[in-house]
Amino acid sequence: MFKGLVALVTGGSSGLGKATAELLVKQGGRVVICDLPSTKGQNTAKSLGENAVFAPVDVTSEDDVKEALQITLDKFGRLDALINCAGVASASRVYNFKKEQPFDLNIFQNTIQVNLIGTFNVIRLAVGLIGKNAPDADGQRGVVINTASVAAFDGQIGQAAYSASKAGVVGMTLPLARDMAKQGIRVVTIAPGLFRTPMMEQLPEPAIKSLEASVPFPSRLGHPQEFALLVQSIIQNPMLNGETIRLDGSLRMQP
Ligand SMILES: CC(=O)CC(=O)SCCNC(=O)CCNC(=O)[C@H](O)C(C)(C)COP(=O)(O)OP(=O)(O)OC[C@H]1O[C@@H](n2cnc3c(N)ncnc32)[C@H](O)[C@@H]1OP(=O)(O)O
Ligand SMILES: NC(=O)C1=CN([C@@H]2O[C@H](COP(=O)(O)OP(=O)(O)OC[C@H]3O[C@@H](n4cnc5c(N)ncnc54)[C@H](O)[C@@H]3O)[C@@H](O)[C@H]2O)C=CC1
Repeated sequence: MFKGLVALVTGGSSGLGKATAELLVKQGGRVVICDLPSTKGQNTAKSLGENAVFAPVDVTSEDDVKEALQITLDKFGRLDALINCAGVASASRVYNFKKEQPFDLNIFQNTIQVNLIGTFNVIRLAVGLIGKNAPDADGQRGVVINTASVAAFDGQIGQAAYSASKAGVVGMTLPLARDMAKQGIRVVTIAPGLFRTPMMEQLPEPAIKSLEASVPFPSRLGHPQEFALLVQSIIQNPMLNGETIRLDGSLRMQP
């Protein structure tokens, strides 16, 4: 299905990004797995064979991303799809009235830095390479897929930083799509609900159970492969552009 397609997946050594890399390779694509050097990205790439390579990347670093794009060129010669999955979660109230302690600004800044600025950083550098592709019959050169969260719309108590970072990703989706329409590069964002990944497993099991029960149908955490299926569908469908798609079993998170 994706023979010849080259994708760069950030956060590709874990959770949603890993499932995406696995599905793309299974469908005949080639994948550059970008993740922090401290992760198991190298092992993930090895397990996928010669159609995958690991690039150690902090998405907030211009140098790291440029190096990853060079690895992409050297190994596969082109780039067709960028899938941004790298992200961090944080949970803290804006003010702890018992301890008279305000939200730690470093946590707020780091969450925005990775989730929003990191996503933009990779996009602004990677689309130069995607833009070098010859357009297909439809005029398309490639696609950028971002990962926001339903917390962009219905963030819970403690999610001010996380929700702001993800709302930023939602907010830049349409202007980015408009920016690159002439080049035939689409931009689509997925806003996942609750998926069973290492990020979600940081929450205590009772919290997971209660969140699961709040999903109308299917009343469970999503499988990372179900996220990957939507990535596949977005790559395949040229009419999807400039939009954020909720993938959440109709969940609307409670406070
Ligand atoms: C990953 C995805 O993309 C998908 C998702 O979003 S999944 C959903 C994830 N959801 C979350 O992560 C939720 C995040 N929120 C939390 O974990 C918690 O609300 C929290 C840790 C931020 C706060 O929890 P908390 O129980 O209030 O703890 P803490 O802040 O230490 O407060 C301790 C006490 O001060 C009180 N308090 C603190 N700040 C308060 C405030 N602003 N107003 C009222 N009371 C407050 C608390 O009620 C609590 O009082 P008691 O001990 O008397 O009950
Ligand atoms: N699991 C869920 O229920 C949901 C997840 N999301 C979002 O989906 C994305 C993927 O999350 P999961 O797979 O669940 O989490 P995860 O924790 O399993 O994977 C996130 C990956 O991002 C990488 N990463 C973090 N900071 C980075 C940085 N500065 N540079 C490069 N890589 C970095 C981590 O090393 C990790 O491999 C995140 O953006 C998350 O916010 C959104 C909604 C729900």
